[in-house]
Amino acid sequence: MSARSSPTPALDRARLKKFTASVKSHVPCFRILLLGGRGVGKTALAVRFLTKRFIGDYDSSVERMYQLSDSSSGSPVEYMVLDTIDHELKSNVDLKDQINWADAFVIMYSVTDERSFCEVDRLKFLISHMRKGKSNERLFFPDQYSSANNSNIICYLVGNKQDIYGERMVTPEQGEHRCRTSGFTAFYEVSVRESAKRSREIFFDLHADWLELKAQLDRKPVKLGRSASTVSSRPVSPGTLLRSLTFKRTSLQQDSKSRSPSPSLSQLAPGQASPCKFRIQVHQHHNYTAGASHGRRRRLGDELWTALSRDDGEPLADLDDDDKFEDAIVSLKVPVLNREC
Ligand SMILES: Nc1nc2c(ncn2[C@@H]2O[C@H](COP(=O)(O)OP(=O)(O)OP(=O)(O)O)[C@@H](O)[C@H]2O)c(=O)[nH]1
Repeated sequence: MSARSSPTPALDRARLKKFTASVKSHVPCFRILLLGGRGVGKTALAVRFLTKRFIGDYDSSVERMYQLSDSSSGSPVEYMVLDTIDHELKSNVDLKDQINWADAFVIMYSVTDERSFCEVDRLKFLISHMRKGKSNERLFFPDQYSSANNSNIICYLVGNKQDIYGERMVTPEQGEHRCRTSGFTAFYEVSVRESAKRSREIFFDLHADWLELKAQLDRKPVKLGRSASTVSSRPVSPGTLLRSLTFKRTSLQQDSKSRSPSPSLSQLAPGQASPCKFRIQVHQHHNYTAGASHGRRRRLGDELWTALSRDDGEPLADLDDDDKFEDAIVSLKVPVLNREC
């Protein structure tokens, strides 16, 4: 892994192009734009990602491009993280160029600063607005990756300063709610000061989400993760995902060696109720789990949970153990009621 950072007073279109051109052409480049109110911890997050360290005091008068070469996911990628200054201090043209430059976005707020939380919606709106239908204005990326709608924008909402207990003004529930209602891709609450791992996970997850989106748009197979094999890149809805899972019928008394052959979901008759427990395994080769971090596996769990709920909201599955999502293989025990589940 190699890292470097370059300060510059204003990263306008020309400078962005120069930076992008400086990356070796054979290394895929992943461009992230960090946005958020003043003092929320943008620089701290970028520095954490780059150096794993938390310094404490950062120069907020310059925009800085952070670059990190990483191969931990199996193939090399050059992360370019643009840490912006307060967007009210710069021209709309510069902001628009930066938004069009980026592949993915992180909008930050501080849980101790309600104003920064209010700012989040405005920034999200700006991104959606400036990217919408403007494919020919993308600076460095082919048109098909332009954002015709929110689902084509990878944008994380990140609440920071979780460690400051006494001064909290925004709850995690408010953050989650904002994530859902404002069309963010994911929500994280972190303390950049306390956890390098959680802070860095944001960037790796962002990249994995970006690869997934790119693969969906390309309709080409994509290789993901250290141990991943080539996977289908078609958009995977929770329902499709569920149907593609391998069901392993397990009796709780049986040990793993004496398990009966795995029936697929389609082998069950419609409406057939089964009192058996089924263990669903989402194998490593599935793009949802390949190299996935805790945050992504949790989201997979949420999606599965939704898919496993009936229309009337009654769950079909009992989540066996929430901690299972820590594992590389996600496991749920499900009583299969019919093939529609
Ligand atoms: N307690 C605590 N302080 C933090 C955390 N992250 C950042 N800070 C502090 O918050 C202050 C602002 O952090 P910066 O990283 O400069 O924030 P910024 O968003 O880049 O600020 P501007 O560039 O001015 O917009 C610094 O004093 C950091 O030490 C955190 O997780 N917990």
